[in-house]
Amino acid sequence: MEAENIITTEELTKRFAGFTAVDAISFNVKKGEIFGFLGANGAGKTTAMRMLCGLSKPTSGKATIAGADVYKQTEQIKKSIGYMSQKFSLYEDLTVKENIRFYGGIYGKTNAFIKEKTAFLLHQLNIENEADKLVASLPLGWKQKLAFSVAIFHEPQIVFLDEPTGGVDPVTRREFWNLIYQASERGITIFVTTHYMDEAEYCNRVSIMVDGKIEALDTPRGLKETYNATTMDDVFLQLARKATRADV
Ligand SMILES: Nc1ncnc2c1ncn2[C@@H]1O[C@H](COP(=O)(O)OP(=O)(O)OP(=O)(O)O)[C@@H](O)[C@H]1O
Repeated sequence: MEAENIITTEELTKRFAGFTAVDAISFNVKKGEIFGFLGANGAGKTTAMRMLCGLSKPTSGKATIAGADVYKQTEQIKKSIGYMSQKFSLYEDLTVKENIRFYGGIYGKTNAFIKEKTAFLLHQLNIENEADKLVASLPLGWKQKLAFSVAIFHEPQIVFLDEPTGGVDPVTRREFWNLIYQASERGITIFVTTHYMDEAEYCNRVSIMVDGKIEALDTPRGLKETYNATTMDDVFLQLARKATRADV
């Protein structure tokens, strides 16, 4: 049996003062998928993702998450999703433990749940010794892993990650992806934007946006076959070259 769709979009569009940032995109993401959302700078990824999270209202079109309308059933949506933005939302002047507790509180979790989950997280991230340190003092890679962990603290059905691994070395990025796989194995659907093509290879399916439209969507292997390419880098370059707008 084919997995059910956890995200559906129909002609989802966002215009800013006459400029169409996201242009009638229609696609589905299956439950449990690791879905890569690629595109050159300015292609419209963040704008599309913000609409999917309910943070930005579309000009037209429709999106559902786990069957709920993103703009009409907002309470249900909040419980179903986690979000980690590029400028992730940890509080630098709070400790690691305080940050975890804060996010647990936002999602209305009980003290017992927060306590147990905090211990699990600190152990999983191997930062037990840093629990009482200010987040500001942590290396970027650790902050990213912590931000991801708090984004899925409430065990959402889906987590949106906007360039979660920017600016860190390949080993740290690989460690981050291990966390992604662990979350995916627990049944959390992953929706991730990245500029790193090795990360695109780790995804089950990848879409590539060009000038606000979804130009291609398939498995990494399928994309390489279609574009007669040996690497995702090559696929990406072939498509990104078509772009007429650039935001660099
Ligand atoms: N609030 C806004 N007002 C006007 N234009 C905007 C706004 N937000 C985004 N844009 C424009 O919409 C286009 C798409 O931007 P978006 O940030 O979604 O791209 P992106 O694919 O996420 O790029 P990047 O990889 O650089 O993050 C860009 O040209 C951007 O300048």
